[in-house]
Amino acid sequence: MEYKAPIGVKIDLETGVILDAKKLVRRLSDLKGYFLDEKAYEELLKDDPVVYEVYAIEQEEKDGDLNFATTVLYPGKVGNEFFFTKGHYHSKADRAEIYYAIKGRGGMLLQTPEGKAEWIPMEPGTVVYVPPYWAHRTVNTGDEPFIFLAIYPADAGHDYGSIKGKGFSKLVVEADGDVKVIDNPKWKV
Ligand SMILES: O=P(O)(O)OC[C@H]1O[C@H](O)[C@H](O)[C@@H](O)[C@@H]1O
Ligand SMILES: [Fe+2]
Repeated sequence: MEYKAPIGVKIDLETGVILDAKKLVRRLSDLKGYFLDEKAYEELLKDDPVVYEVYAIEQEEKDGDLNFATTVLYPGKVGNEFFFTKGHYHSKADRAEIYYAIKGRGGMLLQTPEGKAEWIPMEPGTVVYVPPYWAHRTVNTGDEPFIFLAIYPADAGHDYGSIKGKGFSKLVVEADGDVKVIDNPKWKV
């Protein structure tokens, strides 16, 4: 039997950076079609800001193994909609996931394939369990980077397809200085 070597790494709790991790950067231009207000999107695209960065320690896609990643989700809005991650189902849809919030303020939008949505606010210390079959997207509702750790099965995979096309049934927006979760007028099952 060949045993893999254990790993111990440090998360910089101020910046979310994991040294030697695989870094992924998503800019606004990578999120075309994701936000409701297309005019506000085109306007902000002139600067093409970084929306989030992921630092991932990933294994081969094998049953029984685990990946983990930090995400640094920057503050910002497109129109009145807060910056978010793309959101995905797992390719192996029955795979669950755990999130742990480290810094900043935000939350997670979750959704079943039938469009039943849940909003879970997150602040440093909040743990979120993402059950099998639920799509999940994180949202930064604050004014500083929202940083969190996620731990997920190595064979879970990302299924962006249906979220990319249809979005979530709910939007997380700023209204009268508050965070509101409202129906997505473009949503259809
Ligand atoms: O893949 P997205 O929906 O854009 O979310 C960004 C990332 O967030 C977390 O770090 C998850 O653990 C990653 O699996 C995911 O890739
Ligand atoms: Fe996931």
